[in-house]
Amino acid sequence: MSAVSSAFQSNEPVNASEYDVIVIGSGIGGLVTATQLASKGAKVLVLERYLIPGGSAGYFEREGYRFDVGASMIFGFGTNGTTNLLTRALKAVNMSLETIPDSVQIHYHLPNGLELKVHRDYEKFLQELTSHFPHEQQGIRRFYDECWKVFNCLNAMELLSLEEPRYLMRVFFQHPFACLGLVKYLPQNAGDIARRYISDPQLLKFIDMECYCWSVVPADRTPMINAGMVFSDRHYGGINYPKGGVGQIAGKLVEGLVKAGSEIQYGARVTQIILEDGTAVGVKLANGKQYRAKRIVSNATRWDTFEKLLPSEAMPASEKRWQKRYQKSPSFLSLHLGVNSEVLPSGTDCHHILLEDWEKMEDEEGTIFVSIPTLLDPDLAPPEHHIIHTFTPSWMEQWQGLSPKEYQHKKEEAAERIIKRLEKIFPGLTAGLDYQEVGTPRTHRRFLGRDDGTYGPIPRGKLAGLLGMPFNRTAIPGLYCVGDSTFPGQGLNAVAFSGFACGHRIAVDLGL
Ligand SMILES: NC(=O)c1ccc[n+]([C@@H]2O[C@H](COP(=O)([O-])OP(=O)(O)OC[C@H]3O[C@@H](n4cnc5c(N)ncnc54)[C@H](O)[C@@H]3O)[C@@H](O)[C@H]2O)c1
Ligand SMILES: CC(C)=CCC/C(C)=C/C=C/C(C)=C/C=C/C(C)=C/C=C/C=C(C)/C=C/C=C(C)/C=C/C=C(\C)CCC=C(C)C
Repeated sequence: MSAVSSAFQSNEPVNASEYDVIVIGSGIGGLVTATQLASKGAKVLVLERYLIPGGSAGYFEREGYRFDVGASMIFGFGTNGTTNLLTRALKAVNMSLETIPDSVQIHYHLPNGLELKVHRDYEKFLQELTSHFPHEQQGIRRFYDECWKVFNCLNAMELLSLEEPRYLMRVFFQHPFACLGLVKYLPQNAGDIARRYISDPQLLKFIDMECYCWSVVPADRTPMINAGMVFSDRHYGGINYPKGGVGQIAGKLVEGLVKAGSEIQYGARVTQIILEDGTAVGVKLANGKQYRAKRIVSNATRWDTFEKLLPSEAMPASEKRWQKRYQKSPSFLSLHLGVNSEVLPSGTDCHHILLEDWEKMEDEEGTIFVSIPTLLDPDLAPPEHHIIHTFTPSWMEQWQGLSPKEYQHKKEEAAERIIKRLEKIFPGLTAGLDYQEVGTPRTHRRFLGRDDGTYGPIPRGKLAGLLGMPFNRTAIPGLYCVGDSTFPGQGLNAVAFSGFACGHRIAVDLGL
């Protein structure tokens, strides 16, 4: 056995496990897994390297502002159906959150003066889009209606682990047509379906942007199942912002976890997953402490899990194959701004997308995303002030090898470029600035522990929809993954699904 691999072996005697399950990381994926299991009576230990829970759905406070770290456009807080997974995850541990409905999902500011809003009201949205492309009236309706078909299949059934044959049999008998519908859509991408109905190149570019702004890839590489969820749920459950900020979601899940008798530790950075005879049996922390459990779950990205927490020889062939099909998406350059309220004209919407040239949609600093949560919850900023959180794709390579002074300077230059472009939507932004904090891919890597600060995995080329995304079990016995590097990918509601599925599979494996 090599020196590397022996470092990952435990020297401790084989004791009975202290915990049923250890979850590495308290992102929403990790917390939903933990709370699902705790609610079924499992004793769970969540180990979080940072000081608060939530990961990308965390927050930080500066000078009277409470900024969301990342996630801000929140799906999954609906009241009906089965796809309201955040509502359901909280309810499982007797928790709930007050949320504020957003009447517009996105206000787009696109090339050639294409200005339009995605209203919560489906018909109003279709009307507004059709007014820009009247010759595509039928195609527009047929494409978005097909998204509803996917959503209606999902929203009819209990959403649990697709790796659990008895559940699959049960949902198949309860909802045979919905299951067959999903089987049909699983290998498809949204772009193929859009092109079936739509031919106008500008409109197809708009559909690309509709996908890109949450999947970070154009429609041809965006799984149809995910497009069906996003393009329909925004009109069904809607986009709803948690009162008190996004950080409340993780806060409440932790409260429920602890009330259910399980534990979370902060400042607890896992450096190794301990293997015995090739099975994951525990973890080792940076402070040298070791914990053992019957099952180990990693909420870190697959790159972090298999390249940093395990010895390189333990990398399963299936992971190597997965890395050939998927790559890390770019990270983001994020500006957390505090502004005087005069900067925002009355009637300003909460979320905006700005792009001036279609050719630059996928480029570094191409598309600009804007979120103004204080329009929904004014208490997140001092009186007469607002938060503008704006971000744009950025790669780690741009930010490495710089002296502290160069790094600072580069951040300031980048912030100036973004703010100048935003002046188009918010004239007076520069003059109205009260606070500014700039995050780079390095910031995301440091605070979220995500390799290269990545937003998550994206297909290297065109793949068969969602079929290539791994479920929660891994090739290493005892080790599961959860979060955005598992089926169905990025997004809080998506990682909440992965948490439900992971919790379910482990509960069955443990006989709970
Ligand atoms: N809706 C939006 O507006 C929006 C915006 C940005 C991101 N998001 C999404 O939010 C989702 C976040 O979900 P997630 O659950 O996959 O992950 P996450 O990255 O949010 O959470 C992972 C957690 O694990 C912790 N961690 C990592 N390595 C560790 C280690 N070795 N030891 C201990 N702790 C460790 C991190 O500190 C972090 O808290 C992503 O899908 C992202 O795409 C959404
Ligand atoms: C039995 C038989 C035969 C069969 C079976 C079949 C089946 C059952 C199948 C199933 C399937 C399933 C369940 C699936 C599921 C799925 C899901 C849940 C999905 C989900 C998804 C979600 C998503 C994707 C979401 C996303 C979101 C996002 C990402 C967001 C983002 C946002 C952002 C970034 C922001 C931006 C903007 C501004 C700021 C402006």
